Amino acid sequence: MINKAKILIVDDDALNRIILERTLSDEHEVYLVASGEEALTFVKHTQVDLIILDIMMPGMNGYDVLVELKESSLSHAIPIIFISANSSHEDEAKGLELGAMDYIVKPFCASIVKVRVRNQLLIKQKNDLLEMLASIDGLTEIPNRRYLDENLEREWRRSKRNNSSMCVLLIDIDHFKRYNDCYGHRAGDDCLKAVAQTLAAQCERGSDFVARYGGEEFVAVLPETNQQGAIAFANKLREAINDLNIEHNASLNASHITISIGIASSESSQAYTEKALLEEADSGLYNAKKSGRNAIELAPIGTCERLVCQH
Ligand SMILES: Nc1nc2c(ncn2[C@@H]2O[C@H](COP(=O)(O)OP(=O)(O)OP(=O)(O)O)[C@@H](O)[C@H]2O)c(=O)[nH]1
Repeated sequence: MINKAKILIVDDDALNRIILERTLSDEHEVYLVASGEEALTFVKHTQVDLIILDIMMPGMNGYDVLVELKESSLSHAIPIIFISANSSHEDEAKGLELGAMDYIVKPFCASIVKVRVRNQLLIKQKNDLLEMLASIDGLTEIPNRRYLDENLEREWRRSKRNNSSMCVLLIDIDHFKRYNDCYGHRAGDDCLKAVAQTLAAQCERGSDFVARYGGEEFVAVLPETNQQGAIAFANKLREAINDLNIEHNASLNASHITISIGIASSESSQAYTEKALLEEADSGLYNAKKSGRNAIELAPIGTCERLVCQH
């Protein structure tokens, strides 16, 4: 059986919420909230397929809610249909320009709302499939460099706007050239896939993700995370790879596959761009390698290099 699509209705008017729910609940799973602020909280913990968003609401208006939704990697791909008593062409154009997929004027006709919702869900299904195919690394089946570039930039902008801390981890398999040389390229590929899948499986929060950066390097992006949280996550990654216990007799630091990790936190960083933050993580990684591998290092702050963990 095909799952019902999840639709979030955001409207401060209780009667509108009830009418829209009645219109859509026979075909879809419908959730109701009465403000933009509630909608932003809701999408952080519940995945929805489409949002019907009122524009004029006390507190945040619909335009501001849309901008915020588009900034987050959790919600940027959710199609949004504005529903508003504003019937001017300027309002409609503004809504569509901001990224809404459709604009319905109140009072609305229930059967037209149904069809418009159905159309947007169909488009989303196809877009999701294309997006998935274009964002997944063929070998490891985790998000690829393209996904990383897009989402790292988005999360960086969001963290600046919300004044929240974010962290990036640059992760590299230790002595992987020696692994390829010892066990062969095909075994190397299998190892890369196992490591990638294990790293990605450690992400419990919906907004965290691990992507393949290139070769045997991976990046973890941790939005709304401080340095301490990132260190804890990095240790979890390192332990998970140690626990995989993939034999690596050619390694110079262990008898199994290990990883080294550099951490950069926007809290303590001098970086003005997300790329600079990643470069800082690279300095941390360099130091982790230098300190013996299977290690985690914070990006150096000035000349101060801080050892966090080494085995
Ligand atoms: N099998 C396989 N190997 C890859 C792939 N991408 C990169 N590599 C190999 O990964 C190795 C990376 O080697 P180096 O950059 O020298 O690093 P390393 O041997 O891991 O040494 P350290 O990083 O200093 O611990 C190279 O031999 C690459 O050929 C891939 O998709 N499959």
